[in-house]
Amino acid sequence: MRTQAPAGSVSTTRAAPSASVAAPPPAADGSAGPPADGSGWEEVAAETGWTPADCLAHKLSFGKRADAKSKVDALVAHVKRLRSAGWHLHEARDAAAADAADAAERADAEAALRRSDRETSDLALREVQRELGSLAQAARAHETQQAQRQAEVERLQSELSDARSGLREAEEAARGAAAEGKLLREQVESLQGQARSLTDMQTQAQKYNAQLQQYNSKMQGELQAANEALARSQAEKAALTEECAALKGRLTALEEQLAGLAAVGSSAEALRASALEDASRLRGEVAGVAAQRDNAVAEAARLRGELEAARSEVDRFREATGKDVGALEAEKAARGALESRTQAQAELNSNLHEQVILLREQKELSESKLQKSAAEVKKLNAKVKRLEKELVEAERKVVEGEALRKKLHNTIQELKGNIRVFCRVRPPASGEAAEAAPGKPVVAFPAEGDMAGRGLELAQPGGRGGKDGEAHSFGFDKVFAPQASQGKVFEEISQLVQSALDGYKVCIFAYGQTGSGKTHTMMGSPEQPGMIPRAMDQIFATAKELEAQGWRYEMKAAMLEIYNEELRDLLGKGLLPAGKKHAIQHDDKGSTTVSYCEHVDVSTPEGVAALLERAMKARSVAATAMNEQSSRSHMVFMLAIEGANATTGQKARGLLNLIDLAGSERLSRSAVSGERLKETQAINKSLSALGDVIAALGNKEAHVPYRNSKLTFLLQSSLGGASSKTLMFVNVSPSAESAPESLCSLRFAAKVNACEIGTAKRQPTTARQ
Ligand SMILES: Nc1ncnc2c1ncn2[C@@H]1O[C@H](COP(=O)(O)OP(=O)(O)OP(=O)(O)O)[C@@H](O)[C@H]1O
Repeated sequence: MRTQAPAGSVSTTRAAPSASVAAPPPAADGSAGPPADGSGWEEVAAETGWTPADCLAHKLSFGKRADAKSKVDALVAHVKRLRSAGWHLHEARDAAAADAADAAERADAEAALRRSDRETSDLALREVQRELGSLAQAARAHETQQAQRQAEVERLQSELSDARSGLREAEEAARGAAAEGKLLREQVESLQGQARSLTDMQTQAQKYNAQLQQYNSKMQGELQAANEALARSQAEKAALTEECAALKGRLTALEEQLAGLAAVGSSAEALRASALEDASRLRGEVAGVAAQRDNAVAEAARLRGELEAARSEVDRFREATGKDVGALEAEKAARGALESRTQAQAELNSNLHEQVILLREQKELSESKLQKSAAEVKKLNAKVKRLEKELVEAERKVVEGEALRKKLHNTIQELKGNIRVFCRVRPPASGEAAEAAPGKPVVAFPAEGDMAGRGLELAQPGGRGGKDGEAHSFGFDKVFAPQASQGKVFEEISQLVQSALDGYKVCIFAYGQTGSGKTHTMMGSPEQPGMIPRAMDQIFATAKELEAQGWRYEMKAAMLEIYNEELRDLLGKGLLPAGKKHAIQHDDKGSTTVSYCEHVDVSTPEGVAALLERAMKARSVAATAMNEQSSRSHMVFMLAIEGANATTGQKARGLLNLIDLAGSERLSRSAVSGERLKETQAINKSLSALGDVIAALGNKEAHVPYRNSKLTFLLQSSLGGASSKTLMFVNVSPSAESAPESLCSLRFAAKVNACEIGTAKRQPTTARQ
């Protein structure tokens, strides 16, 4: 079936058998049936090569010399031919009538069948809606559950990170304590070494001291004995010297007495004899005294010798010790100093001992702290392990939840159908008339009932080809009234956008006449961003969220414009060689490439925004009679998404195509000529081809005419493929002036909406083999 381009309403009329076609006149022989002489039309046609029309148009003419018979013969032959033609037409009419009756019957039967199909599909639809409701409920419950799980994961993660930082702190404290302990141990060891060497030194000093004291006391004893012996010898010497002097005085006195006596004479002889006796006695006494004196001298000499010996002993001792008394004093002083040093050393020792004890205590404290920290670390390690286990479990649950979410999400999407049509009506521009008749808006929306939010009524203003205020009703998957914000509209397509991350090929088109709001819907403005920037924000945000579950995405963007059936790369930096054109190629795996087309790696919404800005600048904008800013080309934004999950080994390859189609106005309205005429024809051809492709897919035709336009050929793998999903926005202007165009747009969209293209199936691949 070929679908016509939207060019007004298409009415099909079934030809009823005409009752006014009369039977041919009776034959010359009066019979009412066809000629019995075998001159049926086939023979006449074989003979003359005429059609019945030729026969009816044939005029008889006779030559001037023709006789009556030949005229009669010619007349009879003509009448026969006319009769044959008459019967032939009669039979043809009967056959046509019979065919028409059959067709009517078949149509009735088909209508009955369709009615019953419709009822069945209504039932199925209700069932699906019920199922959808319960799935949506399940999805909501699941989303709540998942949010709880996510919160739990976040709580666990924060607990884990707390525990980790606690662990890190404890480890650091433990490391600090261990280092401190080590330092203290080293200090203790060095102090203990010092203490040991000091103790050794002290012991040696004490020993030496004791030896010195011993030697000192011995020397002092010896010195005292020598001093006493010396004093005794000196006293004896003094006594002897005194006795000697007394004896000398007596001797002198005696010698004086003797001399006196000698002088006194003979008588004195006796006296002399007695004196001699006395003298010899005295001499004996003197000899005794001399002997005594000699003894005393000998004794003195002996004592002197002893003294000398004692002195030499002292000298020897001095030599032996190198010390004299002064030295001994010095030694004593040194000993005192040594003692005080020993004392100080002992004090230092005891201080050190105290320090050692303190350090030991500190060491014990550090060790107990270390032990406590180790126990704490052990506990924290156990907690970390438990939390890690819980985290792994929670992450597993999240991954499972995500898989379930995807399944539910895509089931819902599949149930909703893989081609959907949303209608969006823009607000009237200032000064724009939006009433079909007084008090009757051109576009009205049913506020309640089945069609609320899904239906729209378009009223044609009078004098524009329709009856005054004649209304046409349409129903779509969703209808957005003028007040619907960009955010509200995006809410409805966000799940479809999400599918691209899940590995689907998604196409979102904006269709409508020039100025109906396509670019506003797709691109929007910085204040009111449209579907493309919002889709990018969502894709990047979701890709980031999915990183936690092991997904890593790579995205490449391309932007193309199709103008007059020629491709232009809006991001191209002059890659296209002169004289060459961009060529579209599809491979067996469903990948599409465009030669010399730039694909830019994107990783942030800001990066995409910069690309969009670059592309918009490059986009061809040509003025038409209707809108000076009217874009006369299709703009195709393509985002190729490749995702891989290192945890589960899954891979997903999605493609998001966002297309701002060129305006769909009719030739008569845009009043164009020349270059503009060519543009309009190209636009209409490609839009018509898009409708044809969707219709062929909907009718499951063996041949889908993708090649009829660059647009459909470019999007071939994303339209109607096993893993594709399509959404079409039909943008409508509310103006009275645009009402006929709006009707065309809505009829085209209604036709698209009637198509159901299979069931999209994602084709995730498993990478691990
Ligand atoms: N939903 C809306 N809300 C507010 N303003 C809108 C809306 N839709 C469209 N407009 C405004 O209407 C005007 C025409 O819209 P837009 O340029 O998007 O139309 P278009 O269909 O893309 O036209 P063209 O085919 O010429 O590109 C613009 O000024 C736009 O800002």
